[in-house]
Amino acid sequence: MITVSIEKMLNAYHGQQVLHINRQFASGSITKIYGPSGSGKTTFLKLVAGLITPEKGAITAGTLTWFNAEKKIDLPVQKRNIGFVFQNYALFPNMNVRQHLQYATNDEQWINRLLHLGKLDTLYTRRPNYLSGGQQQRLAILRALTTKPQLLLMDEPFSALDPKMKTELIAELKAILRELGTTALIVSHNPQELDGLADSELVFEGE
Ligand SMILES: Nc1ncnc2c1ncn2[C@@H]1O[C@H](COP(=O)(O)OP(=O)(O)OP(=O)(O)O)[C@@H](O)[C@H]1O
Repeated sequence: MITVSIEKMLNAYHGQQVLHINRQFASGSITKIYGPSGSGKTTFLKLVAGLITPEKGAITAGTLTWFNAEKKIDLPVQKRNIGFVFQNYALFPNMNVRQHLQYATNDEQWINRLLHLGKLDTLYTRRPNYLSGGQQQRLAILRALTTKPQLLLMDEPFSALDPKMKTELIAELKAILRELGTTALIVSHNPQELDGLADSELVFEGE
């Protein structure tokens, strides 16, 4: 169970706005997150990851405290056992596909399975510049899974994929997340695209 009870002041265009989140995410659950642009979805993922610090509250993962404002606990992102798929993919320009995955694990069998999942098995020597937008996006998803994370945070992870690729990837991703027992939070502009994947939702309200 991941428990998030936090407050963060957002620097919104029309002055300040407070983001309040009080929510529990069951282990292995997949939650879709949607709401208007600027409502704080990306910021929420970064708060949970430890890339932005909340002003108040606490975040716990099972019995482990990731963040507690009063107790001044703030585990760095590397200690939170998370995978993150950023909107801009954040790939390494000098690394090829396989090296992206080897960077985080030396389990070659797992790497091969991931390459198969993302249909990148034949492209493993390519660097990001020689991959299409959809291939880059698939690589970002595979990289986030290399450490078999307890929590997977994904920001618009399927936006560059064609409908067929999206449907296939979602089906295989669901099986892998279940196998790993990974909890996932997925931001999407189009909540319908997560039908069949997500089992709960978190809706952000606009200003
Ligand atoms: N580190 C930060 N501290 C305070 N406010 C921030 C920080 N980062 C972003 N914000 C503010 O949070 C607000 C929400 O931005 P955010 O990117 O989270 O929205 P979003 O819901 O993901 O939007 P979109 O759907 O367009 O990606 C913006 O007004 C932004 O200025």
